[in-house]
Amino acid sequence: MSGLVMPTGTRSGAGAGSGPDSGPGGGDQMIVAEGVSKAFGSVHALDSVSVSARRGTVLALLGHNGAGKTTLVNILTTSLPLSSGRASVAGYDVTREPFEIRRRIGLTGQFASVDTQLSGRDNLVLIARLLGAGRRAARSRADDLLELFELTTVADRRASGYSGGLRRRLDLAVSLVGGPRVIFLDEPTTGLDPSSRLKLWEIVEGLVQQGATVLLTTQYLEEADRLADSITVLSAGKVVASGTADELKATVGRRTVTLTLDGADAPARAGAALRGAGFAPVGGEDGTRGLVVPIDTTRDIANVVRALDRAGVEATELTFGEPTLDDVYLTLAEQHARTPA
Ligand SMILES: Nc1ncnc2c1ncn2[C@@H]1O[C@H](COP(=O)(O)OP(=O)(O)OP(=O)(O)O)[C@@H](O)[C@H]1O
Repeated sequence: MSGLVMPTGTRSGAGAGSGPDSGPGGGDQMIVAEGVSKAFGSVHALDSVSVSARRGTVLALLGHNGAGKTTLVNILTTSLPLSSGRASVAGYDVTREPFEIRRRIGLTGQFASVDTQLSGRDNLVLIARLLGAGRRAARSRADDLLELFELTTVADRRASGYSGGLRRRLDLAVSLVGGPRVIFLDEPTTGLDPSSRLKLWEIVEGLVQQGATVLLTTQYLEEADRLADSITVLSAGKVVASGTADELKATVGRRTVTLTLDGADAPARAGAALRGAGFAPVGGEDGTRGLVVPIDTTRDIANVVRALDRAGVEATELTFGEPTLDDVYLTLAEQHARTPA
């Protein structure tokens, strides 16, 4: 969605426009958690978790069910007290200044918060009125958001008749009525079809271009890869990795060259030649004609080709593969499962 414009606050002195937007000494950090722990009885939902996000960036929290993502979102959005550690949003402390935070954030949870008995338009007008906008200003705000989220054609239909994708869009629009600078999206695209997911990603990208800071929780690696400036991987309440998508891939995943070979004895000859050149090719057993060669740098591609050439083996196909976040995730999950608590 191009040309997406961040709505401004509905109340004078409230919403995104006022306040420090970053804490004393907080610089550009809009979201900070330092050593945050949360226990529910004997369940340690979060164990000394630290994350941060600068203004105008997207931080993705990645993790399986039960990893602690929603708990951290609930603490940062002040609906749940932390057990220990400290956290701030837009420069305000979650424990001491929850009301300042609530005026400055938007939250879209896993369960849509729209009133399905009302139309999309009436949902938006209602929230704007609750935030203090006059009747005309509320209608105008609703119109703007309906247009921005491409909901105009369904605006006067009851939300109960909306598809999942439309409802998520309305939910996000509702959370933006007050013009928040920090937006929390808890698994925003879970259960959506690919085109609805893409549409939502475009909306988020538009918001960030306008200066919003977004914390996104997701189980989809592709989503984190596409949207996030930095990614924190949570597993069983602990941070198991953090960095940019590229950094995470470089830490864990390996690049590969995949070869399809011509001739019955080619895999064995190629395998021997590659091992002689210091590589550790995988495959080629049981008569299969494909070999996967892990490599470290793109320069190694030439070394693989030279080794094949020396062995007189021809590859009918050669493809280069970068590690994906899936590789990272699987490796981390494996490592974590092996590490005793
Ligand atoms: N109110 C609660 N009472 C007791 N245990 C809870 C409560 N809320 C969360 N938990 C537990 O804390 C852990 C983390 O849950 P959380 O919902 O934060 O995970 P999540 O990563 O968001 O998972 P999901 O993707 O399923 O929402 C889980 O073991 C969960 O059962």
